[in-house]
This record gives sequence, structure tokens and C-alpha cells, in this order.
Amino acid sequence: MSETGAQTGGPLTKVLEVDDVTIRFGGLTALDSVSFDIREGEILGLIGPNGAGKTTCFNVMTGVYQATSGQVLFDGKPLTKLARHKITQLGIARTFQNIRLFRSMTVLENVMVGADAHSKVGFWDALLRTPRHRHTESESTTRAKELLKIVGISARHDELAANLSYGDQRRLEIARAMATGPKLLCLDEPAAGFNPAEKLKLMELIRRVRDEGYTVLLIEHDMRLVMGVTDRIVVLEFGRKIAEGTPAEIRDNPAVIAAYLGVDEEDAS
Ligand SMILES: Nc1ncnc2c1ncn2[C@@H]1O[C@H](COP(=O)(O)OP(=O)(O)OP(=O)(O)O)[C@@H](O)[C@H]1O
Repeated sequence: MSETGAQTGGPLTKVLEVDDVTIRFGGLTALDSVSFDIREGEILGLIGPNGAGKTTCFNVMTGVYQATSGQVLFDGKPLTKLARHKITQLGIARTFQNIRLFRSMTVLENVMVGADAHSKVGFWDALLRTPRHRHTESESTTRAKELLKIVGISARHDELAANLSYGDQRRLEIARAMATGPKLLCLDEPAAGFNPAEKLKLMELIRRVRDEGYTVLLIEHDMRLVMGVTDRIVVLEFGRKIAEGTPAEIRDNPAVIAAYLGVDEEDAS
């Protein structure tokens, strides 16, 4: 396990802060005064029953939605609603519930696209193939190959993305997101459609990604996976934060048990 501030008691750097965020859609309050933060080097899980507000929260944390009130601070600065490429440039990368890859490009090319989103080389450098562009290109090829190794699919780098198995496509999505060099990597239900053996491998992979120095936000339905891989968990129910803590604390929290069992808090304790 990597040594994060959270685990060593050292100074905590907040990568992202959700500060008293409320989001309303017409008459419906999807998020109600929610506050929590994500600390550098940790894996934070965001969980809750269906309709709890996880996706809405994810969307406000990745600049897709603007809070009705309250704010999200990324790297200490307010995050406003931004175009997707701007969010990537800021340092937030995400994967999607429904895999979004360039299916007719190779595995390596898909990761290189991620690296290009991060690249400082301009249009003219690329068009004229300047030494600066060539240098950057070879650096990003090397880095893309390293990332494919980390996610465990380097042997398939020349294959078309469409030819990968479902599990390997998910791995490729993670590598592509990592290639943008994010300060925060957001995984939206990465285990969707996985069998138990694949879920175990995914847990290993998420830990490996964190140990590489990435900060990870994980939204996931599979409780065992969330409990097994996260450093801290935030629980939402009906748009409110009902608990926050380590997996062990969350497992024993009566409000969380009640939310998942759908019974009164008193009955669950
Ligand atoms: N764009 C929208 N317009 C109107 N209502 C919305 C919108 N997005 C979400 N909602 C509503 O906000 C509430 C929270 O939804 P959200 O999708 O964030 O929950 P969730 O925890 O991600 O649920 P699930 O686990 O089922 O995906 C729900 O009642 C949903 O119907």
C-alpha cells in the first residue's frame, strides 16, 4: 500500500473538495448540501443505493453539471462547468460506464490519444513534424507502452481496440485515462459486466494504479469490490451524505446498513 497522507497521518493535500453542494433538477433535489474531499494518493469510493445521487455527484465533480449552490474546488480553485477537453487539461480524467474507445484504432493508438490530450506540442509542431513534435511523440509512445504494461495488456498493443475482450477494453480505457496525466482519475462503475474472477483482477489493477501515484475516485455498485479496494468511502442516500469513513467504519455504520437493507435505522442497529 502506498504511503498517503491519509495513511501516515502526514499533511493531507486535498485534490478535490465538494463544498456544501446542492443540485436541483426542477423540484427534485438530487444532491442536498453534500461536502467531502478527495485526498492526494487515496482511493475514495462513492456509494449509495439506486437514485442516491452518485452519478449527479460524479457529474458535478467532473465539470459536467454546475452546482445549484455550493462549489467544487479542484486543486484549490473553483471548478465551473467546462467542455470535456478543458476538464482533461485541468487534470481530471474519467472512464465511462459504457466503454468509449476508438474501436478502429489500435490499442496503442487509443492510449496515445489520451497522451495527446495532455501534450503541450502545438498544431504547427505536429503538422510540420518539428523535432519537438518527434521527441514528444517518441516519449508518448514509450509512456503509452508503460501504461499498457501497468494495466496488463501490453502484449496486445498492435491489436484493434474492437478486437479486445470486454475486460481488456475496460483496462484500455483506464490506461487511456491515465495517459492524460491526471491529478484525479475517476472510474465510473469499472466492474460493470465483470464476473467474480475479473472483479478480483480489477481490484488488483485499481490498487496498482493508486500505487503508481494516482488519486482515484471510484463509483461502483459491487460492495465487495468497494470494501476491498478503497481507502475511504462516502455514502449517499436520497441526495444526502449519510456516512464517511474507512471501509471497516462504513461496514458497521447503522445508517449505511439501514440504507442498503431499506429498513429503519433503529431496526438495523
Ligand atoms: N438530468 C437530470 N434531470 C432530472 N433528474 C435527474 C437528472 N439526473 C439525475 N436525476 C435524478 O436525480 C436523482 C439522483 O440520480 P443519480 O443518477 O445521481 O443517482 P445514482 O445514485 O447515480 O443512481 P443509480 O445507482 O441508479 O445510477 C434521481 O432521482 C434521478 O432521477
